[in-house]
Amino acid sequence: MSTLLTAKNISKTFANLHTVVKQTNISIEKGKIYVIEGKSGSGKSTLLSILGGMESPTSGKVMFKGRSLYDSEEDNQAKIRGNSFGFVFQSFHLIPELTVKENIELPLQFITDKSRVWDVNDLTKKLEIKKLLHQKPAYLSGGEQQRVAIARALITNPEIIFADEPTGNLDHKTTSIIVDLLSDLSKERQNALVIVTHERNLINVPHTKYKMVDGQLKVVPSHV
Ligand SMILES: Nc1ncnc2c1ncn2[C@@H]1O[C@H](COP(=O)(O)OP(=O)(O)OP(=O)(O)O)[C@@H](O)[C@H]1O
Repeated sequence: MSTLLTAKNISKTFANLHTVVKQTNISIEKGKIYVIEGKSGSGKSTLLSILGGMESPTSGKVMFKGRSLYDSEEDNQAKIRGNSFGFVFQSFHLIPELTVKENIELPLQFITDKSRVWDVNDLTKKLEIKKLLHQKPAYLSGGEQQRVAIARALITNPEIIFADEPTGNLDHKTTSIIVDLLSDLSKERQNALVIVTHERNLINVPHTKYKMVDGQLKVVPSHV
């Protein structure tokens, strides 16, 4: 067992004094899958942003491989994000002016260790989007755009992939294809995967399940 990231007693209170994440603890282990379910507004995205180095907590600590994520220089934080984290969002966040290949390869400019990266041809073959490499995102279906976003998140072979409602804009069938691809590919490279979703029973492979209830994270016993 190898712990990558630990959050200890993290809370987040916004300027309007609304406490959205309350005294939360979670550990992310190499190669494991975590699903955080919860109603809209329960604080899931805020928690994911804190774990992913994008939003500092009001109190508590986030440690990545023994180093504090938020006490380090902004530069180091960006380096950790670029080298070790990958992100998938509900609305894909692809750049319309760039081709599929250029979108996928964007994160490569932010990494210092290029020895671990996926080969773009190999990765896009696995995701069945290789024939789309020279297209612009606007010509792709929602499911295809999300495969491109997954390729962009995986290309650096990050140690942790954070996915915020990755299937929120997709139909039921496409959702299960996308979730299977995400979990199969992370398993292949032993990446940890943290998925936030409002959908119940999103995933059929072994995982640790949490439920976010009004800013508090509760473990849900899972038999999958
Ligand atoms: N920057 C901010 N300033 C003030 N309040 C915020 C800010 N960001 C989020 N919130 C509030 O925090 C609460 C939790 O938001 P969050 O997006 O984390 O929930 P969520 O569970 O991910 O919801 P959804 O599933 O709808 O995305 C909401 O009430 C939201 O309005």
